[in-house]
Amino acid sequence: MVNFANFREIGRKIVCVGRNYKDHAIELGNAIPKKPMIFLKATSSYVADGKPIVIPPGCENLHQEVELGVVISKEAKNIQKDQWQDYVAGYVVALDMTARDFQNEAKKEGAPWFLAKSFDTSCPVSNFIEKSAIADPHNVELYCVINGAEKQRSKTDVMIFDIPTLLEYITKYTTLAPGDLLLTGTPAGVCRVLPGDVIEFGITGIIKSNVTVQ
Ligand SMILES: CC(=O)CC(=O)C(=O)O
Ligand SMILES: [Mg+2]
Repeated sequence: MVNFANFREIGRKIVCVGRNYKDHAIELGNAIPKKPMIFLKATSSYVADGKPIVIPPGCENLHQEVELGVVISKEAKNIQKDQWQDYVAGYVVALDMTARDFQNEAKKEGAPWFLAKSFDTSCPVSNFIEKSAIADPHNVELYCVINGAEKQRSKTDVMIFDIPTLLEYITKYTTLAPGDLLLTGTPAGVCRVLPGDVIEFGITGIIKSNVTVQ
């Protein structure tokens, strides 16, 4: 019996979706995607419990991105949309920490986003949320508050690509494994974080978590 509360130790990859909220694509001047835009974070990005986010060397514009995460329950390849629920063990709320200056430089050069997205501590996550605690993951509210000031708040019903569509698309190309995490993209309100900031992130009425920036 797999204990999914330990998904960080079990999973092999963190698959992320970019530009999945129209308002966020617009705030960064990006086109609205016609198909899911996928990238990877290494599992070494997870922040250990009680530890801070460490700004990567040379980064001068680190952003937070609050996102709904889906923890995968079993090996998943070529999932059909109507079977998606069978592959969900539960959920988390996460921060897809992004070195925006590194990302902008990479975009200009047509280079990979790896260092912008996958530096150590770039993925703080909440505790595991049992699947039964979220009746419909497309009908929850994500939020992020920094030093008491609200920065992000959005319902997940405005995601461009819903979870069944994402799982069908991703598993055409790559096999997901138990404990893998799918991050479903961020809504508008990303901003620069600084040393000493306290970031609270959560799903209204379901879970909250916090992390500091060192
Ligand atoms: C522009 C981005 O960093 C894409 C991303 O991660 C997102 O959530 O959107
Ligand atoms: Mg993101």
